[in-house]
Amino acid sequence: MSSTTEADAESVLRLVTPSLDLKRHKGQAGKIAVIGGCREYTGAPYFAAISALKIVSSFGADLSHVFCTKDAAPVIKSYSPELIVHPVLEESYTVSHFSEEEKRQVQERVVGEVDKWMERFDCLVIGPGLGRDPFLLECVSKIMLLAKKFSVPFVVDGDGLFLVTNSIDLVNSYPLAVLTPNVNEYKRLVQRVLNCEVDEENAEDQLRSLASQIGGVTILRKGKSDLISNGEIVKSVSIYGSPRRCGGQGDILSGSVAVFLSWSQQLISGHESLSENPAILGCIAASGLLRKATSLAFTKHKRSTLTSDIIECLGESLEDICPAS
Ligand SMILES: NC(=O)C1=CN([C@@H]2O[C@H](COP(=O)(O)OP(=O)(O)OC[C@H]3O[C@@H](n4cnc5c(N)ncnc54)[C@H](OP(=O)(O)O)[C@@H]3O)[C@@H](O)[C@H]2O)[C@@H](O)CC1
Ligand SMILES: Nc1ncnc2c1ncn2[C@@H]1O[C@H](COP(=O)(O)OP(=O)(O)OP(=O)(O)O)[C@@H](O)[C@H]1O
Ligand SMILES: [Mg+2]
Repeated sequence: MSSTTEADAESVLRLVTPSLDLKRHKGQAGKIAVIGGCREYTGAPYFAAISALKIVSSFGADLSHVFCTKDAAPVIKSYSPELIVHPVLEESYTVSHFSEEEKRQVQERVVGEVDKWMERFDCLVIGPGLGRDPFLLECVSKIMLLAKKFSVPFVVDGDGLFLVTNSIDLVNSYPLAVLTPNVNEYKRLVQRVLNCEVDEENAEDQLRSLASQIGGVTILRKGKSDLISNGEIVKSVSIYGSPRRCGGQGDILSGSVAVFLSWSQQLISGHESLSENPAILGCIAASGLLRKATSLAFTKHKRSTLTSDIIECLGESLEDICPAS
């Protein structure tokens, strides 16, 4: 039987958000990297990375990186000089005239570029605006293996979910993986892993089975209520957001989950008495904050609310819940 409980997202936000500390230095409140951005999509990785940066920088210390293709990099840099952008990913068209051996060397170089930084990251966001190019996705599979080797948590979203749905072993039984599917991405995951269709009548039980079947990864199923499960418990976040859906809201969420997951991990590793699951706490906090910010942005901008307006409201919404002083 289903036993979902509505999470107290504001209490979780207050629990996991670190207090402002003037002694912190740059990068100490979190170093996040987004793997995404290709010829078609530059908005999604920007939204994820800048959201992460806005949240961590509200605590005085910050770093947010983007690893994308060469075409996407100047565009993303031009949106914000604050992001650290690495133009390292390659798509099939750039290697189409290469031999198999040369292609292997390109992949090795791409993975090597990420490897140099991997140990410094608190969390990755894999997938916003990644596209579905097979050569690029093969490199990203190797980046996921590398993250697992260093026990770096990762949030898989957008086209990262397309990759993972077709190669579930990439995340299977990795407790530091969080999947954030939207309605289409969830449908594909259920079909592939559970071999059936989405069952709205038993949504919580089905989500729990899905997470359990993937070895206890955490899944945040986005929708009217966000449902979160690690295969054992199911939590929901239903705070009112807004009636407006704009492309990019999910990207804000994936960047935010990365920050709150790393903060939750830090908190729990310093307090043996806390038995909560950091991935679940990270999802609850991120979902709660996004919904608050969406509601505030809608109050200000009504029907013309855009993703960038919601991002502008992240700081104020967090401040309302966890005042800096
Ligand atoms: N401003 C930006 O830069 C933003 C960019 N964004 C980025 O867009 C990417 C896709 O994300 P999304 O949310 O549109 O995907 P989703 O709901 O699964 O699919 C919707 C429909 O489209 C189709 N389809 C998708 N890709 C396809 C492909 N390559 N080739 C063919 N079909 C494809 C898909 O078909 P199906 O998978 O069902 O076959 C379904 O019918 C992802 O990287 C995301 O991060 C967003 O974050 C928003 C802001
Ligand atoms: N019907 C809904 N009612 C209220 N909130 C919703 C609804 N659907 C989605 N949301 C919220 O909007 C946020 C983004 O979810 P959405 O399903 O739009 O993601 P997405 O399709 O991946 O977005 P993106 O355009 O960034 O790829 C989530 O926090 C989710 O809770
Ligand atoms: Mg999305």
